[in-house]
Amino acid sequence: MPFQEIKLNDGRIIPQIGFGTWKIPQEKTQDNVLTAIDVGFDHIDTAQVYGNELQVGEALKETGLKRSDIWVTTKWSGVAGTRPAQAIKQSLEKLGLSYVDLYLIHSPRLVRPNILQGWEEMQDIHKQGLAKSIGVSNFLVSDLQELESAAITPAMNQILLHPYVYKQTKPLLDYCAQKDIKIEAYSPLIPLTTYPGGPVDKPVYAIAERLGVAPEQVLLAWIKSKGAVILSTSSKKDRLERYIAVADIDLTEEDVEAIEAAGAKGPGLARFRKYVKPLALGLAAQAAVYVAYKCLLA
Ligand SMILES: NC(=O)C1=CN([C@@H]2O[C@H](COP(=O)(O)OP(=O)(O)OC[C@H]3O[C@@H](n4cnc5c(N)ncnc54)[C@H](O)[C@@H]3O)[C@@H](O)[C@H]2O)C=CC1
Ligand SMILES: O=CCc1c[nH]c2ccccc12
Repeated sequence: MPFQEIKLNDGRIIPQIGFGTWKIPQEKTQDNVLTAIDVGFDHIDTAQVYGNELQVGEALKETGLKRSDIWVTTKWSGVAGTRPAQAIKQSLEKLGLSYVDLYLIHSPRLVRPNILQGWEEMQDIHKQGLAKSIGVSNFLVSDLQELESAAITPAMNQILLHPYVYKQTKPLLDYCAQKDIKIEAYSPLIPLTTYPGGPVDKPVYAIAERLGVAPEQVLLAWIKSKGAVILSTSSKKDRLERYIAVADIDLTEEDVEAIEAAGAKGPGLARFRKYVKPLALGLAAQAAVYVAYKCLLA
């Protein structure tokens, strides 16, 4: 099955595979984005904190693509204490755009404990037309529940998704499906990049051999089977071509089940999740404020 047209809850259609720009140095970003577009990507994912929006913008300008032919996502990451209203204007200026397709709160840490208040700032950005769609990233079910009374339901939750975290993430996936919040899967290749030799390798390599494809394509095809948007990256053109070719790779139900059974034997979320839990420093700071407050009262 080719990549699906994924329809968001606001009616807009997002391309199912996107080129991610995290950790790409500024001096390489323009070239890498141009290569990605050259091989067929029409969706670029960046963030305020990646520090390369200017170079993404330069690449977009160089392609001469019509604005409606490319999907651009960026994220409010709270850099230098900015709030969304200020951050989106800075991002648009750097990207050389009048709007982004999707604007995300990069982490729930940025808005806890007043999640709804933070989300209302995103709704204002949507109202002004600076972001056509708005969503969140790294949100847990408990974070999303805080938004159930919001005027706009997030269109997207961009999360860590690969076979080693699938089982524990399933309740979040089910909650999002029920609320029509679509999923973008980041770091889908972790079984190859960070945990090679783990239990998922066996089915992934066996399926890859049977289908005559590369193991990374099997992992991306597994994400595709979940109906999620795939976010991946590479500086190598041949790898990017393989990612795009996942459009033509379909796993059987048995393949999908074998990957998930192996994934459940792996290390799980505690090993891989980074951007969700409160910061240790944040908690320490909160404790210090509490102690100081009690001392003042004493
Ligand atoms: N919202 C968030 O908090 C986060 C968002 N992201 C977004 O998702 C994008 C993709 O995330 P990544 O972790 O970079 O994705 P990923 O898990 O797809 O890893 C990409 C890396 O895998 C390498 N690779 C490909 N095939 C391989 C193979 N056979 N063996 C070994 N290595 C192989 C590539 O060269 C590249 O360096 C990011 O660029 C960013 O845009 C990523 C992390 C967090
Ligand atoms: O998006 C990739 C990971 C990342 C890097 N810096 C931050 C800040 C807040 C959330 C996620 C991330």
